[in-house]
Amino acid sequence: MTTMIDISRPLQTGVPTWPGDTPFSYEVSWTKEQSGSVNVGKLTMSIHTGTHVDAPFHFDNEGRKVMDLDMELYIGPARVIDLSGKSSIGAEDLKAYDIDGITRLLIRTNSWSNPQEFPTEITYLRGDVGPYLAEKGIRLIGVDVPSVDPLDSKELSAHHTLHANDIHILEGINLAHIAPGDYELIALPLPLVEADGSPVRAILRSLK
Ligand SMILES: Nc1ccccc1C(=O)C[C@H](N)C(=O)O
Ligand SMILES: [Zn+2]
Ligand SMILES: [Zn+2]
Repeated sequence: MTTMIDISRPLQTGVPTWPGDTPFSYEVSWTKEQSGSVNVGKLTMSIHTGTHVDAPFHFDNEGRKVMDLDMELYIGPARVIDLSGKSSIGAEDLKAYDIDGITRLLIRTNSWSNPQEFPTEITYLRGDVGPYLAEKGIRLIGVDVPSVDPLDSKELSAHHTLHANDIHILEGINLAHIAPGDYELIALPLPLVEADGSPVRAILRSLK
């Protein structure tokens, strides 16, 4: 039997959001009493809240929208590696890990220590990761922080180098309870035709 492990961050009132961005809100906008039959919910949120994927349109006006992304990359074998305790991660840091023959790589940085608050500093990826990961055949990268770049970055070098190397970005996964190793990842974006990204329900399944 395969075990399913949730690596999504719960979406609820007060969930940390990017400073200045739209706060998360869920409300029943039409109650069962009002409609006579059902409770109907209304959701307001920034797409970059909790566990989500970025579409290239997020940082490139000409980039693809979420509907145009390669859906098969969000389902399949993935390797979790632990790189806790680093302020940033570049090709040099990744050389210590066996990531050959892997399409999906999830990096545990453990640098978002209080999930109740938006972090002030995170482990970020350096600009040389794009070509290095592409050379290894990686097509999707997942991180346990709100961004692959430093929080105050305007150039977004990691986003751009990943995109330039055709590597899809999954952000804000929760890997605190995950042991490094191989799993099956499922983290499907919603079919949002115009969007710059999408929240996802991300899970890992053990391969045994
Ligand atoms: N929501 C924001 C508001 C302002 C400035 C950046 C963001 C981001 O979301 C950037 C981050 N790299 C992200 O993809 O989640
Ligand atoms: Zn994002
Ligand atoms: Zn991002």
